[in-house]
Amino acid sequence: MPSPSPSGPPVLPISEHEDEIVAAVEANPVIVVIGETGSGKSTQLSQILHRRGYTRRGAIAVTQPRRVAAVSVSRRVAQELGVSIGEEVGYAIRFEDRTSEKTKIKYLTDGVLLRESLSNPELKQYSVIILDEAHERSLNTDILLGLMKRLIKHRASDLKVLITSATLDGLKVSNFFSGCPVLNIPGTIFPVEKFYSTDRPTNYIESSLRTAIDIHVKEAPGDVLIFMTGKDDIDKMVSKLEERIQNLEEGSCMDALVLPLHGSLPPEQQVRVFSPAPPNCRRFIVATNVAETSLTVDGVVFVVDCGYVKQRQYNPSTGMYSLDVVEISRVQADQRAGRAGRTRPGKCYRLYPSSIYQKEFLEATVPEIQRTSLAGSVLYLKSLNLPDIDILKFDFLDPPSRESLEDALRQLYLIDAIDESGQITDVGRLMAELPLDPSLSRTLIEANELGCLSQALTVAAVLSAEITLRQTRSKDMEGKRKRQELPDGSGWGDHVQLLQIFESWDQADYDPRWCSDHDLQVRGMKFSKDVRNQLSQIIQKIAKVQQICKQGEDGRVTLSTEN
Ligand SMILES: Nc1ncnc2c1ncn2[C@@H]1O[C@H](COP(=O)(O)OP(=O)(O)OP(=O)(O)O)[C@@H](O)[C@H]1O
Repeated sequence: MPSPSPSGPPVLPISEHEDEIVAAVEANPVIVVIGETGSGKSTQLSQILHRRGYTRRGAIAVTQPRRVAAVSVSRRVAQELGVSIGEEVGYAIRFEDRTSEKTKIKYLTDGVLLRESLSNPELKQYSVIILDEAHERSLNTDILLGLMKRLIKHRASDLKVLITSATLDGLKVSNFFSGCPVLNIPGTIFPVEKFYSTDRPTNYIESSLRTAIDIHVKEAPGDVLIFMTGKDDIDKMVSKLEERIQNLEEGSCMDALVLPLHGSLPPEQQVRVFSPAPPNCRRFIVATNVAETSLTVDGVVFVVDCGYVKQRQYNPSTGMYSLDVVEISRVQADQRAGRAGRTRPGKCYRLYPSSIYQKEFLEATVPEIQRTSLAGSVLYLKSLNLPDIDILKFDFLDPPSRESLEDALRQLYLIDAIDESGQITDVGRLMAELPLDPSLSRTLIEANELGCLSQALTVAAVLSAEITLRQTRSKDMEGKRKRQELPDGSGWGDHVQLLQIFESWDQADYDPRWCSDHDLQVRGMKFSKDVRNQLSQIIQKIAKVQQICKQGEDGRVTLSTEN
């Protein structure tokens, strides 16, 4: 239980060990900090080091594997310090930078930090780098671990690296960093009671639905966080849950609000879940694993965990991805439970028997590096120009298979990013600067050659904004009818259809009403437009630097790769 504080919120376990943490940081270039979920790692470590003067020589970077976590944790820290976001505390995620010259504590996705190291390989702007949620073993965090190992050799005297997690194998990371200290911070904040099903349900959506309704009918006030595997499940769950709540006897329960939370919602819609619930209303937040780590949604008392996750798996021998629904690991189950019990005691309903949790779930999630295409990462490492880097021998915490590294090299060769000897080409360098998947970057370069860069930018923006143009849940039949009349790609497939729809919106002067009239999500469309503008600016910036930009009379940018 948290210790009482004279006034205000409880003192978190991390804060109670402030002196011990600072002493370890002072004496070592790298430390691993393991503390329970909710103990204060994400929000307090940066503040402690800021208070103790570590921001005099540079800022503190705290990486998060997920965008929504970078945004929400930075907002919380800004609030605790009484500053506005973008001042002393800020965040940077792909396509959005809310930092300024004044920023001392910067939350950023691990991908953004990798990108920053392209222009500043020594990351001199930072005096402390905290790799948070390292247990997620995202590809980018794994690469950062390898880079940090190199960096501390060059910056042993002026850089501190902290690797934090609730559930990471601390010893393994410590061994990777030549036996650096591991601080185990004891103490949880509020207890979370766990309930298991007697059997594995045949239909986990139906079973989650029943559990949610049971909570609503029988339990005291408190929001419910329901984990589903992906957007389709979430959409189904949201509409069924709304329907069943409506069918409950009037006056038998408090009001309810059902909110989706997944990666393809625009950021501003994702953070809606952090606004307080209306009075006398229970919120049901139906989420994918984006809500699994780092997030504190104030008000969440109950967690419903279906025990599954949708996972992308790359097969290097076919060059194809499959998206499979698989069982979560014990680490993931514990993270999910850890979303309750953060601001008061909580309950977690696990829709699987405890024997399955103990005996069938893997202990930890398979690192992303072992199940994804490595083309983007290999291109990134090549573009760093580190003299002694042999990609096949790069120091990874868990090395990927030789097959996937060779596959990445082959992919990069096919798109001219590297030459026969494995050296990065000029085109490859250009591609590495774009915050896109290598194949999309290559598409833009090729489109430029073919004189259709503007159109390709639109398609790249809609794809990388990860916005789907699927039907909304609106009941507006006229909108649905109008939507049927939108261009259908003229037989050229989804990408051309995306482009045609976007161009129709352009002709309507980007009027938001045009989107709602056509049953398209206004926020998603607007976000794609912002992303398009940003990509266009990045291209202009790169092109200017390389003096290869040609601006047409219509003001549209074209890029030439010829010097
Ligand atoms: N937005 C918020 N609203 C209310 N309380 C919050 C908020 N964010 C954090 N807290 C409080 O601060 C505590 C510490 O949160 P923090 O994210 O730092 O923990 P953590 O150790 O990083 O957890 P995890 O391992 O789950 O990421 C929470 O348990 C909660 O009590």
